[in-house]
Amino acid sequence: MSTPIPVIDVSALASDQAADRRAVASRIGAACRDIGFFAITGHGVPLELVQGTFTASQAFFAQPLADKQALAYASLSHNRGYVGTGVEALDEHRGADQKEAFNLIWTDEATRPPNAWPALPGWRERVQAYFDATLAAARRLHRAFALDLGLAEDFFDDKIDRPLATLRLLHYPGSAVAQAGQEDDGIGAGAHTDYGNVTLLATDGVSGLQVQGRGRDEWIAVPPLPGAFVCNIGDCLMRWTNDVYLSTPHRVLRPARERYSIALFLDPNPDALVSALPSCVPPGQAPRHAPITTQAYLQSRFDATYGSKAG
Ligand SMILES: O=C(O)CCC(=O)C(=O)O
Ligand SMILES: [Fe+2]
Repeated sequence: MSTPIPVIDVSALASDQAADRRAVASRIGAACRDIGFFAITGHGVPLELVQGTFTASQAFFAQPLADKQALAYASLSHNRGYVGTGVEALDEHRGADQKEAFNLIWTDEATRPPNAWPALPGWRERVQAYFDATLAAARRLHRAFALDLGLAEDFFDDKIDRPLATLRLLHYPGSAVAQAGQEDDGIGAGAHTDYGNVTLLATDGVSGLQVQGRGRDEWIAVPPLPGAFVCNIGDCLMRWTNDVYLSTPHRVLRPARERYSIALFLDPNPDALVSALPSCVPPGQAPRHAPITTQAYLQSRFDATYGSKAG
């Protein structure tokens, strides 16, 4: 199946030749200005680590509900912990999402609390290694964004060094209705845009993710791309670029077979000021959005998604 989502080999971002880095950056930038989604290969995260993290995710969700609820999101702070099936509604108009999730955060364990870990042998080491590796890949993408936006290559470095980053393991139960070949009008994850700067998504080979370009009607299915991460721009970076980069609505349909995915959300440091980049504001025009800190912006988004139901 062909896909309008470009697949970009980003290995040259590690090159010591500036021209090579620039060439990749402009391919990434073109995707960010158009569909807001692209897939990356050559990202430096070993396939065994990705596969091992899917195995860890399956082991987590296979636990008895009481063990998962012991780490409940509602009992913790700072966007950590387990969210049960039917609790979130990413699209408030469509009802609850048929998925369960487990969140870990970036933490220095001083200014932010430690993560809550399940008591599964070797689990923490493996999943933390995946978090570290995907975060490094997401930071390298920010160097490409900076090059493409005409900024110093390290412009974002000190704005994402204490990030509000979240690693989210996701599990969508299989739908008996979809399995019987009928359309299941339930939703795995309601249509939404992501909140932060960039998301790196690994999927397990079961399709379900769909993307709707801004101003376009149709939903485009994102095929599973083994070994690649699906990347998308979030609302913070869209705002920062004065809407030059696009954060694009996407959703997950209820899959016939159960589906696992793993999302790394890189949202900037809480005190990073998201203020229109001068290179993105046409001469003589005012920026489209007022400056806001990442913390204030994200809080308003989480409040809307969870309402009073988190648990
Ligand atoms: O599971 C997926 O494929 C996408 C999940 C997603 O969009 C999200 O959690 O923000
Ligand atoms: Fe998303």
